[in-house]
Amino acid sequence: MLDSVTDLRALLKDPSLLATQAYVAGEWIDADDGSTFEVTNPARGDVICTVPNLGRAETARAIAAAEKAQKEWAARTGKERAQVMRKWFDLMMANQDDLGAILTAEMGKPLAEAKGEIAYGASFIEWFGEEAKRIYGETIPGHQRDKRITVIKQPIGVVGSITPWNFPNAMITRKCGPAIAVGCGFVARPAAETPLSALALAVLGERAGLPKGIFSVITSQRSSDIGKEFCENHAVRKLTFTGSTEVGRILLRQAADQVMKCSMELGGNAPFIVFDDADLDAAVEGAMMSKFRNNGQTCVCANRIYVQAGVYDAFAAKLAAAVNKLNVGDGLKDGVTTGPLINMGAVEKVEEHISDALGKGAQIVTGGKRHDLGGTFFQPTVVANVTDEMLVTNEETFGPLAPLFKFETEDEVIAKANATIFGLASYFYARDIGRITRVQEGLEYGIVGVNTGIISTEVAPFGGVKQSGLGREGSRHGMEDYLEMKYICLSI
Ligand SMILES: NC(=O)C1=CN([C@@H]2O[C@H](COP(=O)(O)OP(=O)(O)OC[C@H]3O[C@@H](n4cnc5c(N)ncnc54)[C@H](OP(=O)(O)O)[C@@H]3O)[C@@H](O)[C@H]2O)C=CC1
Ligand SMILES: O=C(O)[C@H](O)CS(=O)(=O)O
Repeated sequence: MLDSVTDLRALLKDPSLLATQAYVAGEWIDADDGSTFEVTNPARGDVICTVPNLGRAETARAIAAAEKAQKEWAARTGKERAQVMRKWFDLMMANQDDLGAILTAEMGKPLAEAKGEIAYGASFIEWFGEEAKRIYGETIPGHQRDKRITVIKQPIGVVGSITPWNFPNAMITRKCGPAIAVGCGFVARPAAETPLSALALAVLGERAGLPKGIFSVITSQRSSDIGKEFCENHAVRKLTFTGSTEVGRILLRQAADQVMKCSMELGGNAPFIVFDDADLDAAVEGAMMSKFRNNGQTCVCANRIYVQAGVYDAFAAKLAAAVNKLNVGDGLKDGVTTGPLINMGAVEKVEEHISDALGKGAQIVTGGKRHDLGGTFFQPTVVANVTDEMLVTNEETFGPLAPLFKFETEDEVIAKANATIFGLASYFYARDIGRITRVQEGLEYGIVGVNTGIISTEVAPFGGVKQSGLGREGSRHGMEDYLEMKYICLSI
């Protein structure tokens, strides 16, 4: 077995960024019971390192420290908090290469994508640090001559955060950015597959001057226990979650006992629609970006590709040609565009969707099998003649499978695109302005990409409707989820 801790540390300019202890109340700790769990490299299948396997007691200490530290942190001016967050942003960008290497090692995405995620993740720290200075209230004309009405906004308090493995840096900063900017205390529990990126964030947050307790990282395989501590501990005022709709439901049920405020960024089932008046080359480029980014492991990946009959064959041929240029391999190797899937369960889900489709009449255009590299590597795949009866129509594949559906009319495809419990991202390519207007208004999604396959940015409100979530992350709207509004009625 490769000693990939040494390998990985040898890659880093600053090996101290590869932390292997949990970060609680400003201290680097082991689990109370001394237990640990392995962090593996999905490209190599070997163990990078072990980290502590914390439980509810350690989580409760992190929450108590956050509650204590939050009061002084909130009493600082927005500018003072902004200055610390700016240092955190600057340190993330100065260490982008190392943070990218750590992210690729634990999650698998190619290094270029990992470095891109670091810049994307850092942008939330930068953006919300700036917004810290703009937490405005309002005055309202009194309803009686002797009444003066003001509205102020105050930090909600202690925030519990649970995030997935597919964006192990940016999904945390998209939450801790606004929370810490407004003056909250933040306890992060990253996915067990990818704790190292979160720990590296803590190393840099400590260097930037975040007060002890404001940002803690709970490394643990006991995800259910940590979630229950967040939901049952009366000091926690807010739960923010990114992950599957299935787990989101569990957490919402648990949070209901305290009527806890929740932000939920859940599953997707994105339609990607190509009309016959589309720029086909642009549509292929957009489909490649939307479908194969992070090897299809994002909640906003195109999950169903609808192509109007008149351009179906041409689009399918062009897409297959582009897919065949993808370079599958270890993300730490130069030139690799497509890494491994996160685990064997992900491989089996892609295989299930492909075999189900083929069994119901679909055809392979390219790919369709596990990659010769073995492990969790999979051939980027295009399948044609996909119909509504197939699993991929209603389930998120979360892998490198591009299923092509044929449609005839605008009304038909909008109805099909909306026929799902999900409503996160959607995309379409067209050039007629009347069609663009009708379709962008007709799609029941929180996000619509028009003639683009990439919609992710810190300046826009990211989030879903229906069972894709509650609330928005990013943009000035992202602050509201971490603020409480207070109405003050003064009688003079
Ligand atoms: N809307 C969005 O922005 C995003 C949505 N997703 C969705 O998430 C799914 C893929 O990510 P995946 O990680 O598999 O999703 P999961 O929902 O399985 O896991 C997400 C996080 O929740 C934790 N978790 C799992 N069960 C519980 C529980 N009972 N209580 C508390 N925490 C729990 C996991 O921990 P552990 O795994 O360590 O047990 C992980 O940290 C897809 O459906 C995808 O669409 C993913 C990313 C972004
Ligand atoms: O986890 C995800 O899939 C992200 O939310 C997608 S994005 O914000 O990076 O586009």
